[in-house]
Amino acid sequence: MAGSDLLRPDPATGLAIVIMGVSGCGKSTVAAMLADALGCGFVEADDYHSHANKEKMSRGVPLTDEDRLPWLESLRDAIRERLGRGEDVAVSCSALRLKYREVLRQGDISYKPGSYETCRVKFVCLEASAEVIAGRVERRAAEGGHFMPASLVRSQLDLLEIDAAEGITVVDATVPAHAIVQATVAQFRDELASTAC
Ligand SMILES: Nc1ncnc2c1ncn2[C@@H]1O[C@H](COP(=O)(O)OP(=O)(O)OP(=O)(O)O)[C@@H](O)[C@H]1O
Ligand SMILES: O=C(O)[C@H](O)[C@@H](O)[C@H](O)[C@H](O)CO
Repeated sequence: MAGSDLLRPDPATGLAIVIMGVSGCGKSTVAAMLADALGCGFVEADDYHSHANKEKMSRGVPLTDEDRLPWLESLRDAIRERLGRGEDVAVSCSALRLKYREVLRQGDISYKPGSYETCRVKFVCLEASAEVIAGRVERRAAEGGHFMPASLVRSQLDLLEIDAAEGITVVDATVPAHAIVQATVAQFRDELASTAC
């Protein structure tokens, strides 16, 4: 093996890239485009919520940590399955708190708590002002296309926490989605199993 190859992580092991942030920041839009660009699977966290969780949110009641745990565990398992096959996967999930992300990081069976850099589950956080987010969620709710009411945006913003030690890339959510995808692919290119880009 050439010296430079020794420095590169094994690309055959796959990478999970979780596009995270509050409701309406653009996670689903960006993660779906990222999956397309990489030619890999897409896990949409909203599809993994129980009926009870969705019903609760649609009544304007924020989920509790207890409500979220089984949901996060099912997402962890979905990530684990794909990484276990050596595939990349793009995930759209709010992942607002460090302890939620720690559940998702366990999708990498080798993950040791706190070893963020070597973990095969990476996070990119989309960030925008409360006004931009509220505008997007209101517009979407008015069009009747989504269960998440604008009244829950405040609770989402209040819960969002990132520990600087995690090294999470925070991206301006108001730039065009394709540019966010391009920058994300460039950031993780050396660690991806995908050769599509
Ligand atoms: N980069 C962007 N620039 C402008 N508008 C965007 C961008 N990304 C997404 N949007 C728009 O913002 C709205 C919310 O996007 P999206 O549904 O992807 O967000 P989300 O974070 O997945 O929301 P939720 O978590 O509530 O499902 C949509 O109407 C979408 O078209
Ligand atoms: O943790 C949460 O409160 C939920 O995941 C929400 O963030 C919604 O799922 C999503 O944002 C709406 O689509």
